[in-house]
Amino acid sequence: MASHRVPEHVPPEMVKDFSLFTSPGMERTPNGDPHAAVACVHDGPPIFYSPCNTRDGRGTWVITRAEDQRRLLQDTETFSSHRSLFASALGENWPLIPLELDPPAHGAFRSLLNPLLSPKRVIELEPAIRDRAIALISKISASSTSCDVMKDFAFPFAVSIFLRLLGISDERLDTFVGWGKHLLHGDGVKRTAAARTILAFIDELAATRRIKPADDFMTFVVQANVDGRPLRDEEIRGMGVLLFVAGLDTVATAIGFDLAHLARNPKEQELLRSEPDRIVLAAEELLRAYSTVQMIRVATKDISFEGAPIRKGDYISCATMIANRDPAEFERPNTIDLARKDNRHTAFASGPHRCLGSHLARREIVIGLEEWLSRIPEFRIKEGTAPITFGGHVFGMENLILDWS
Ligand code: HEM
Repeated sequence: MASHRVPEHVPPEMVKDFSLFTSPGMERTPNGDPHAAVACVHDGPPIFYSPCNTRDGRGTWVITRAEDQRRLLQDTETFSSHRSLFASALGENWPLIPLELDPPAHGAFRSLLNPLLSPKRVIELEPAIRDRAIALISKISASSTSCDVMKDFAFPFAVSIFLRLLGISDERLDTFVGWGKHLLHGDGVKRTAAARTILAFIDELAATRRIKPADDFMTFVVQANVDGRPLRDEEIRGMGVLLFVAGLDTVATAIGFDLAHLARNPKEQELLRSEPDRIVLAAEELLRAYSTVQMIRVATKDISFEGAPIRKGDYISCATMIANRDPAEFERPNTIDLARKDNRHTAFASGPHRCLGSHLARREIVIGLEEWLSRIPEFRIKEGTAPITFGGHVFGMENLILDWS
């Protein structure tokens, strides 16, 4: 539980007062820029110890260089991904699948799921994604010259696509957004309650699909075999819950940060509007500059990494928002250059757990930006309002009121 005590094996000179949860700029901040706030770590060593760097106040080692993060994420024997991120909120210990399985077990499940979110599958989904974007934006533009992008576009857009994958109708969209917010950003009590609700929902959906199959993710999972046997209930839960958590707010948040950037940079906004072919490349730069996910690994043995005495059981943070602003990896990392070439960012991670939904996420972001820019004239942040940003395991934006009157 919450203890900011530095373990005895950590040399005091390796401790740094930095946290993705509590450092300046990481709390809920009007007009905040949590991505700029991480830049300070690049003035320091390649690894340091942060005494309070998880939601429940645990300390982690922090890897600051992109190259070291890549090396560490490949070494799954030494740095395990099993940390019961979700189950721990219930006092339980089962893995999200495939995220919290290490190779070789990881491979069997990953191969099973790959076709469901492959580039080919995403091409098939594209017309539905575009229709959804157009419907939401047309409704906004027909009724107003201002809206809260997060509430009126980014969340309903991303969540409805992912509900479609799971095989759930849009009617309960608001309920799902609420569960996700409590789970990812709520306090302990709300988090546990949301975890229980989501679990009960996934169990019920799996039971329904066993009796009444449909053309959706849950039906696929309850009918699937791995290593020649059907999936166990716990494995079905692990997959259903992961898809729920992974797809719920990552895409919406990316769209929010992207439109906030364009609202503050009218020339870039106009360039992308008049030359939409630039959007694919621009979206990659925005993914780099506004990366949102912190990955955590657990040491399986004592090891020295870049001079740090890591002990078995220690947590290690590989934050994409840190790697993607590393000056050793990117020229002028804090300049957002929408035409940046050779952009080897790791917003979707690297190594075996590289994001399974990255093809879908990329298409959603690009289509969302294309349709927004072609339907909404020059927009800015509405006077007298301020987007509220926050740090944490997944960086986020609470509101974004745009105005084009
Ligand atoms: C902009 C949007 C997204 C970002 C930035 C993102 C980022 C990431 C990152 C950094 C990881 C690695 C986590 C770790 O190793 O600890 C990951 C894994 C994963 N993501 Fe995403 N993600 C996004 C959207 C999605 C979507 C839309 C889906 C599904 C529909 C998805 C499904 C997954 C799954 C299943 C994994 C686990 C893969 C494995 O363990 O093999 N993600 N994502």
